[in-house]
Amino acid sequence: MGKAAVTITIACAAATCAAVAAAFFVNRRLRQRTSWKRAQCIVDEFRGGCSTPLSRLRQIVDNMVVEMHAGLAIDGGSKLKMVLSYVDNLPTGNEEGLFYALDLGGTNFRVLRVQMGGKEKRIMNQEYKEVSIPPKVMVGSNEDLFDFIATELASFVASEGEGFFLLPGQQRELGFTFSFPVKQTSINSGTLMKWTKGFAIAETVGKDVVEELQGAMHRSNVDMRVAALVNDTVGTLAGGRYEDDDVMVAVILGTGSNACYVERADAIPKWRGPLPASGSMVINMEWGSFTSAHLPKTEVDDALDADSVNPCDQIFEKMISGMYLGDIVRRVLWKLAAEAAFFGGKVPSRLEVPFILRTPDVSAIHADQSPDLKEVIRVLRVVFGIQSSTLQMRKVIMDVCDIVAERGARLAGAGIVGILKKIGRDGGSLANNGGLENHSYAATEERKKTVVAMDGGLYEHYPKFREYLKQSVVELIGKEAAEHIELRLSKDGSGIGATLLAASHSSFVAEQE
Ligand SMILES: Nc1ncnc2c1ncn2[C@@H]1O[C@H](COP(=O)(O)OP(=O)(O)O)[C@@H](O)[C@H]1O
Ligand SMILES: O=P(O)(O)OC[C@H]1O[C@@H](O)[C@H](O)[C@@H](O)[C@@H]1O
Repeated sequence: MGKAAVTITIACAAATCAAVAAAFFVNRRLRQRTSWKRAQCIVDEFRGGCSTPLSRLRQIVDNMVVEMHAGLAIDGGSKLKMVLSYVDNLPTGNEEGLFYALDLGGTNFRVLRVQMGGKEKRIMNQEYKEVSIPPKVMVGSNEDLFDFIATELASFVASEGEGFFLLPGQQRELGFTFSFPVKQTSINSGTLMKWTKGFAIAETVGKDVVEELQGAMHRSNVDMRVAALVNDTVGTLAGGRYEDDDVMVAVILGTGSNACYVERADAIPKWRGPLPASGSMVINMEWGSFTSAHLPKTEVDDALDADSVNPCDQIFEKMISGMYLGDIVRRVLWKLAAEAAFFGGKVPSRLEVPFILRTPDVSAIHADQSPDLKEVIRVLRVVFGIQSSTLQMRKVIMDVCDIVAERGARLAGAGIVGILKKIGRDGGSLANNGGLENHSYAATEERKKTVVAMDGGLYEHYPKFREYLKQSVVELIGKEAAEHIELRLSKDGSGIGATLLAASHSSFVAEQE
């Protein structure tokens, strides 16, 4: 081939390469530009699906009240279990002596002891130890779970030191806080209805968890009587009431979520026993299983539910509690990566790992005020191994965290207002939301203060979540009524509460001086 021809060939080849390269980059830019459009569409669609306008929250409040009535009418009358706690006497402050508690939650397990000195001295001394629950214990055998608990208790009792003493004639007794749905059969017995959160030990379902614990304590040579079996919400209520008689409701927003409240005994049709002297009974709602057609549930929630250990169950809990908020955010990021090439053409593999993104990471991102969103950079790198991102991408990620947290918080707020409405403490007779309850305020009655004892690591450690929750309560009941409602952090109230309920249901009666 002549020199000229070779030159022309090379030039054509170069031109072709340039054209192909240009086409590639144009196409990539197009893909990226198309990706941004697709990404925005995914986020907008998710935001719309999660929206909680006041009108929708009001419908959820009314649904919650209806379900509460249905659950109190008959067992199985509602998805809300409305469990009778058999706690008809809350701590008085006169409790005396040394009492222990075990607090089994969804993530942590605590053992504690409290020395109580009666009305004058109240809580004289307390000590606790917290251990994380190994994931394998959550899905292992029934015996291994209770032996794990009893072994920890045995070593804790062995470390009992100065400042803790039994009163003459007193035997060591224990309050057992069990943060799962239990059909209570007495103050210190009850059978596990089902597991929730990350627990899945089939052989425990239907068993009396106090019997299981006493058996394990025997195997670990722990000589102690279980005086009270309580849900952690009930423990939190008792702990709160010990400090303040205005405490009427307790809400946990931790790994899971739940609520309990003080109900009038004559407003519990399914209660067949003698009316308690106190005239009231604490009801453990097990509100995590609440459902309503008005819940803003999205396909992301459906996918999370389908992949969970308890599909089609605990739908409300899966939209609001700490175990799940992080994974909801992950799933949206995964969708962005897969459908909008958000992190480039390849989907980062760790985006597909369930629960790899935890709610503490979400709240850290959400709290980030730095101009270049450093927390997002950190979480992308540490959690997902994603080394590069643009500020625009990080703002989208922050937006997704905000959408998920705001929805969860506002739904929890609606749940709380539902309880307040049920017990006539939402200012209903004076607010503009009609629908008076059977014990709403008479217009002239001095409006009582109502304290809602709040606990759980999500509520305690996520300020923006708390803000959204409190704001939704004000929107729902109005500023004036909200002045009479206090959401008070009652940190680790369930443990103290369990010791107090053990004391108030103790077989030991202090010898009169
Ligand atoms: N910094 C944080 N920000 C947001 N959520 C948090 C934070 N720390 C803990 N959490 C949430 O709180 C949950 C633990 O709640 P906690 O009440 O301490 O234990 P448990 O659920 O076992 O009773 C964790 O699973 C997590 O979802
Ligand atoms: O304290 P945790 O582990 O977050 O538990 C909160 C709630 O979690 C729910 O899953 C349980 O059914 C409730 O009984 C419990 O109160």
